[in-house]
Amino acid sequence: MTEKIVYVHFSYDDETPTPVLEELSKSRNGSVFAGLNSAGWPGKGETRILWNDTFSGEGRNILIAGAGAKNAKDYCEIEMLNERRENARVAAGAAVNALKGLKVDKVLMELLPGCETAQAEGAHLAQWRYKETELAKMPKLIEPINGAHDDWMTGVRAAKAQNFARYLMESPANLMTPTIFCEKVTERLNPLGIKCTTHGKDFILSERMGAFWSVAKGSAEEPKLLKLEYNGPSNPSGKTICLVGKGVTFDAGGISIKPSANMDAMRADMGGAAVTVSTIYALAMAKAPGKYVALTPLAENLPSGTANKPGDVVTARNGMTIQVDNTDAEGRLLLCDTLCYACDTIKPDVIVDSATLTGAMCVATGWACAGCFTWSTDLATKLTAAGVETGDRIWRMPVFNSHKKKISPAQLADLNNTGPRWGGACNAAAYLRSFVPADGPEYAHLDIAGVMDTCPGADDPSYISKGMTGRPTRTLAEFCRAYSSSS
Ligand SMILES: N[C@@H](CS)C(=O)NCC(=O)O
Ligand SMILES: [Mg+2]
Ligand SMILES: [Zn+2]
Ligand SMILES: [Zn+2]
Repeated sequence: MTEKIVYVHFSYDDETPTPVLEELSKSRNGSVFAGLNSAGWPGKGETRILWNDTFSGEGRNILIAGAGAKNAKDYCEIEMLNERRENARVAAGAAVNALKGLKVDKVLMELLPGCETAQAEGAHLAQWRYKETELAKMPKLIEPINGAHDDWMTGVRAAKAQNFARYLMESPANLMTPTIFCEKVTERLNPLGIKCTTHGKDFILSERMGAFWSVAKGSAEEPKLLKLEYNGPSNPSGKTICLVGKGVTFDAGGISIKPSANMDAMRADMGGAAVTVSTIYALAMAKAPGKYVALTPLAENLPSGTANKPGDVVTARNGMTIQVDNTDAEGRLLLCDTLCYACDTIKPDVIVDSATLTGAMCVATGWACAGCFTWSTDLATKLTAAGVETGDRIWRMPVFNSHKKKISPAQLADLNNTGPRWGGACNAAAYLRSFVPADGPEYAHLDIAGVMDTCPGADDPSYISKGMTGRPTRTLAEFCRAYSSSS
């Protein structure tokens, strides 16, 4: 059985070919353009396939994907991203998706100069599917048309890391419990030399993580605290970066139970943990510089006889008391203890947490970007810049003292775990900020609730198929790489 190969090339909105496509068509007596002219040249993200384009007997399957404007910018001010590279992700992803179900063994893709990494990301993010039966319908292999390319492999690794996060998030909560999460992550990361340590209930209690435990005790599933340590081959910055990720493997809301509609999506309420471990995975695969510690508190948030009750008061590791008025604001209870633990025991220079924290963040920016809450303009600038590069954007949000006042002091305790609906994401960020000393590490909180899953009925972005996204893994990895590379 001969291998079914498809050659992927690109054209632009002005119906002009890339130089490689131009050469190809000339070498085939113009047959390609003849095909395109009759089919119509593809717009951005569209594709045209010329099956068995025959010339001098040698039939070739040729797919042409639209790469948007030929003069796309390296920085589009409106979209706040590298448009040329994002167009390349979209076009490469569209080419792969167009071949679903066509039993293609190999895709050989023309590389667009300066966009090789982006093309590999778009193609391999588009290729991934959670279900084996769906994955089997996708092209088996996607490679550069002229052989190996370093920047292409950079994109392949980045997509592989994000796809691992997608796998962790998409998995049903009964098959991705705190225990299983630790097992799967250790199995995948340990072979890369990443030190993986799993702590259980006894550790959580002995470390006085009373807020974390107050959530976890409502479930029969044992909570875990997973710690990852990765040291790159060098560390020009001399800094230690600690990444923290919210790992609620199922969030039913607890006694303050969520509405039943779409509650299944809360299997991905460990998206912060997934993105965090996948960022370490990406850095290790790339042998990136830097010194990193990652911490992911993992638990289920369920209603039960042992669950938090609205109004309960719990004590965090640093002695602060918290009135749990809303048991569905549980992520901040896991995170506050973990932030204290990081500051006390790791003493990092920088902490970045990722959490599917609030519905208010989803309302604020939708699926477009993650929200960054920080007092450090330098961190905000670097995180935003990373999003411009990867196309998975981050937008700075306010976390002012006025937000802190909305949740502190509480009637019965130092802090309330919830405040008014208005500014909910900012109030949550102000809560977390209270657990990182002002003179301590530079700290940024990323609320990724809005980018946890794909937008129903839309392809935004088009190279990620319906389901959990693993966003913003590539951005967090790019931030870490850039931060640690500069002295
Ligand atoms: N799991 C998060 C995002 S859905 C959550 O339950 N947040 C509580 C809230 O009030 O937004
Ligand atoms: Mg899960
Ligand atoms: Zn919740
Ligand atoms: Zn939650």
